[in-house]
Amino acid sequence: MTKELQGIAASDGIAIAKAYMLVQPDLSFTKTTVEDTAAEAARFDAAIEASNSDFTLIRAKAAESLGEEEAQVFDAHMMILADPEFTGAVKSKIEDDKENAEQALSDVSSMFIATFEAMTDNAYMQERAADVRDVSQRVLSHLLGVQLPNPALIDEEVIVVAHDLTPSDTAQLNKKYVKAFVTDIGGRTAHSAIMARYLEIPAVVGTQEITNSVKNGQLLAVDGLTGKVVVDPEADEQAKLKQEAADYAAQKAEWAQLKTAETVTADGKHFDLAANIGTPKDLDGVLANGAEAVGLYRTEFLYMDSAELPSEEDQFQAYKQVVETMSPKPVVVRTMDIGGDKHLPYMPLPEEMNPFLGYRAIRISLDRQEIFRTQLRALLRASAFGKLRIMFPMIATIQEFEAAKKIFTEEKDKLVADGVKISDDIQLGIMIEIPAAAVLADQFAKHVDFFSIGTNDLIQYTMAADRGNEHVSYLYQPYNPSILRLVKHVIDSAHAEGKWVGMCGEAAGDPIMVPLLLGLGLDEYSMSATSILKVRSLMKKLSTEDMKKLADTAINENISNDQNKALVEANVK
Ligand SMILES: C=C(OP(=O)(O)O)C(=O)O
Ligand SMILES: [Mg+2]
Repeated sequence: MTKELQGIAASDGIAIAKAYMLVQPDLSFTKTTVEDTAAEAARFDAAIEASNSDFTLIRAKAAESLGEEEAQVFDAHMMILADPEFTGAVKSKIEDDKENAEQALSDVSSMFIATFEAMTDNAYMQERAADVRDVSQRVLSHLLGVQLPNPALIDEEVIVVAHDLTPSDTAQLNKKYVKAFVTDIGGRTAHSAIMARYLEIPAVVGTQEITNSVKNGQLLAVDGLTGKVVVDPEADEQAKLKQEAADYAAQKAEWAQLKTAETVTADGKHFDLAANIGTPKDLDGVLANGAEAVGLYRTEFLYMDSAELPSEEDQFQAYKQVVETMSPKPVVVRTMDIGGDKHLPYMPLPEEMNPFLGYRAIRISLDRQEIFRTQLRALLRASAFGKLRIMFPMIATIQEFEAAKKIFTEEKDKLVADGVKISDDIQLGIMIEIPAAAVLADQFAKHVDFFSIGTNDLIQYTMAADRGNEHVSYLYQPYNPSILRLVKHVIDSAHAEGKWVGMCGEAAGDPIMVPLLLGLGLDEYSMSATSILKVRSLMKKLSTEDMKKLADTAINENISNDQNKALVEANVK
């Protein structure tokens, strides 16, 4: 039966395909005593065997679709399955304690995980804890006869349905087959939604109940432009959506003509439209959409895509590729922003009540300096190949910026002393995404070379509304005068010191926000590559003088997000 759900439109585009449920099955079991321990051990062996076949297949598929390097993650998994210390310990428990295989496996893997996690001075061993957890889940699923989802094995066109998708789940999706995704929870600026835009696949998040509304294999239609999802659409509904998809494709073709054009307003002012990227692989999209710079390279994805901390050399290669490909256009690389909703399996972080207010980004970098110094050295070496700018995420105080700058200068001086070629023109800036930094922008502006406003976080911290929580998404208000006033203060403060200001939060590519930002005097707009041509086309129609008046009304007369949205809609056609 047809059912319609309304979620939050998270990534443009329309898709119709079968649902693929990426839902963790129930792996609970009860502890029992077994008499025939030999038969129980044989049942365990069979589960090991079956898990091994799974990993062999997954590894081969991953090598094919994601590359050999990504596939190597699964070698560690297979080594654990083949390790007699691990399997032997489980069998001894079955034999000696007469425990069922499920219980014996769970006891042994908990012990291994605890041992590895305790080795805080050995990062390599700590990383193995996550592998053991993964492997034992898979073996357990075979013991219980339930199937784990295997997104890497998808080989037909599907729409992925999940309660939530972590950024690393999203990174595993193969764009060739995954035509869209839909989740129960999340907001437009959650990282899974941002990843969908990198991948250029339609997405709807925050539907609240999609996982309860659709079964594996049922037909789904997803409209990432409006947030509508239809389960089992009727023929006429399908035809309507196909027409909308065709209209959208035609609109995109029209925008594509602006690919090599400059971004100029109706009154002849030029602005830079830059792209946000997560990996060098995203450069294709950047070039295809005619970006004038990279305004945000989220380097944490390099750390998340790897089985261990990426080496200086690996990082250097990635940064060099981006800087060199874009040269002479500038590239703003942001140092690692791990924490919040972005985790590294090999770097266990403390459990936190409020991860978004916790140990995150520059706070980790200043604390674990060996990681930070490695990243800065890789960046410094890459600077010789183009126009590099570096920015630090989640800066709250001027002392944090000065501490980061001091470490940067120390690493720079060492490399220079070693005769390594580096650029002598690297701008150092900060993300403005914490209200404290926005309020103090006039003081910060004397210390930094530039600002880039991260509205995704700035809005959540200013409104105290989690960016990924659909229950408070009504408070996630980009056009609220409070946000616009902060943005204005940041821009005016930078300009007073002769510094430039960009914005790399999702608001920079939002057609309602762009006219207001133009009026406030923002210099650089950095967005998902897929939004660039749409915004370029919009800017051509706007006059900066008119937008100044609009922004003035938005900040000084209007009192709400909705009023400001209506103001732009009434004045910008
Ligand atoms: C660009 C931003 O950073 P991220 O989305 O990676 O937190 C932001 O907060 O606006
Ligand atoms: Mg942020």
